Amino acid sequence: MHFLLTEEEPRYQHQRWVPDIPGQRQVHRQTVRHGRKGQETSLNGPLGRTPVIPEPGSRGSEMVLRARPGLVPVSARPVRPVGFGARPGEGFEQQPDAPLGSHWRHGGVRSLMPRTLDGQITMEKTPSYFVTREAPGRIHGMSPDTKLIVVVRNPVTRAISDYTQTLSKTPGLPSFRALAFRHGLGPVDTAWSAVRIGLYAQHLDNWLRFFPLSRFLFVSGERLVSDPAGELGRVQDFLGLRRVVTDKHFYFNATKGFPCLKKAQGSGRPRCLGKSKGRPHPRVHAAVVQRLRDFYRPFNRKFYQMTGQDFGWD
Ligand SMILES: Nc1ncnc2c1ncn2[C@@H]1O[C@H](COP(=O)(O)OS(=O)(=O)O)[C@@H](OP(=O)(O)O)[C@H]1O
Repeated sequence: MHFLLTEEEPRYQHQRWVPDIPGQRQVHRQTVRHGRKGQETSLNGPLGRTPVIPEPGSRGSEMVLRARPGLVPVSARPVRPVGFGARPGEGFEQQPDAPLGSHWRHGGVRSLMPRTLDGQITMEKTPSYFVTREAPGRIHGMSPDTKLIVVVRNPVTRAISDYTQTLSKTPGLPSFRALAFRHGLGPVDTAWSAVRIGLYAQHLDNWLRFFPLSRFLFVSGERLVSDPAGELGRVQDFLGLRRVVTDKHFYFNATKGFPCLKKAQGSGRPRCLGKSKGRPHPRVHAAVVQRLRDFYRPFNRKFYQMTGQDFGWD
């Protein structure tokens, strides 16, 4: 699942910009939509609109968004804005009283956003925001106009994907089954983050205390793979962008088993996500999968009701 946050009319003051990368400015000029062509925002001037993505499962959407001119991923910067989701604990999820949290007290997180031209969109995606209790209030405090994009996939597949990622970094990790259940095949262990993150309805509840549903777009992680152009069409509409990215931009890479970009923005070369994205999952016993499916069903249904979308996981 991913999460993307967009600011429509930022009212930033006292900006502290990060430097441009060579060649970036030309890209910027091509991508200005609303502002005067080539006009750069001044220190106290308006900023481009700013989206952020939190999620569990975000690279897929990031790649797709990279195809779209006018979106400036924060990670494209040579200096990642410290404190804006650069590393766990540095963004909206950080405790205000933590040593690195001083930017919250001084209203500095907004000053850490990258330099953007008038009318441009800067995106930020940090998986943990969606599941962090404090994040909605803080993001709302920064800008109540923020647009939020959440990419969700079947929580069972998501949990196995999460486990696969941890396993790749932690040899000797206990089995998926041992982590997902207490006492053998006892109750599902909701304290395990791979399980807890998939309780989308609960996390969304927390966000709806601060943002109305109309500020959200929910993207299906499954359709992002089966029909990337279709899902990205919805994203472009949601952001008020002309539909520039279409199915002409993608091809299905049979070796990878996933869609890839025919031409990545900036390089003009085909681009797939890295090796760690879309890699095989370890085999998980069918009974374990079924137990988890049963566990998530009521939460999924609640999520479908809350969002008005049936993601077809059950
Ligand atoms: N086009 C394309 N190519 C490759 N992978 C794709 C694509 N679209 C979506 N996905 C799915 O994205 C999953 C990886 O996302 P992550 O959440 O792990 O990314 S992130 O590290 O949090 O940014 C990754 O999960 P795994 O299959 O478990 O690796 C993919 O299923």
